[in-house]
Amino acid sequence: MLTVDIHHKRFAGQPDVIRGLTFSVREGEQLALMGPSGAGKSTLLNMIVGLDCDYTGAITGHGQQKVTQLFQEPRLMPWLTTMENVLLVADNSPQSRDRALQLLQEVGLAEQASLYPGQLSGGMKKRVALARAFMPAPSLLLMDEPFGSLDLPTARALRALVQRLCQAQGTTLICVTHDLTEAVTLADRLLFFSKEPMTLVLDKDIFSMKAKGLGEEGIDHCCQAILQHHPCILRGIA
Ligand SMILES: Nc1ncnc2c1ncn2[C@@H]1O[C@H](COP(=O)(O)OP(=O)(O)OP(=O)(O)O)[C@@H](O)[C@H]1O
Repeated sequence: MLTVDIHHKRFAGQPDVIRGLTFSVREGEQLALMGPSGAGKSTLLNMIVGLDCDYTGAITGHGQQKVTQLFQEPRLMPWLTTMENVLLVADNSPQSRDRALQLLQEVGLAEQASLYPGQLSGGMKKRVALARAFMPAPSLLLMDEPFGSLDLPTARALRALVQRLCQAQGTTLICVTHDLTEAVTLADRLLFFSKEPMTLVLDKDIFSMKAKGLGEEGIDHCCQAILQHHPCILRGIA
């Protein structure tokens, strides 16, 4: 269980960015974080991953976890091949190479293993970054608007892939997104924040809605129902 209990977070000379923010995430749960631009969602991810420790309060339960992060930009090393980029976070043992190849197969890039990032499309680079994020078999994966810049079919395919890999590996997912469809597709639970300072305004469990098995139409239906009951989401992300 990961528990976030932030009393205050502020940058030097600024008012509080985050105040009185408390929530927990169960192991293997998939969480989407939503809220207005500039609210503090990326700041919160930095705090969860331990890059930013300058706050009052505590974030507990992530100490023993294997945490990886997937950013908006794929952040590949241009001088390394696809395979070498995936192996960046592992040793070069035969077992690691087997696992990297298996993950490249999962993301549909086994045949591109020896190509360099400059030879790949934007969607392919994201898939390499995804394979690399799953390489250490993370118990916690943090994603910050990972598919925002992609066309709809590519984004849809990558979301399905993330879901499949998280479920297969029991990975807990915390994903920042502005896209309600993405949130509903990926997550069991939506947290919606206000800004200045960032506080939690809605904690919506959609697991039971999704347990019935949602197709694309079902996802749209679910989004409409959420917006109808919680118009604050629409106001916040519009
Ligand atoms: N290193 C920093 N120094 C000073 N202020 C910062 C720093 N990083 C972020 N901020 C400020 O903190 C606030 C929250 O920023 P953050 O990037 O966390 O928001 P966000 O919710 O992720 O926004 P978006 O959805 O647009 O990506 C903003 O007002 C931003 O200007």
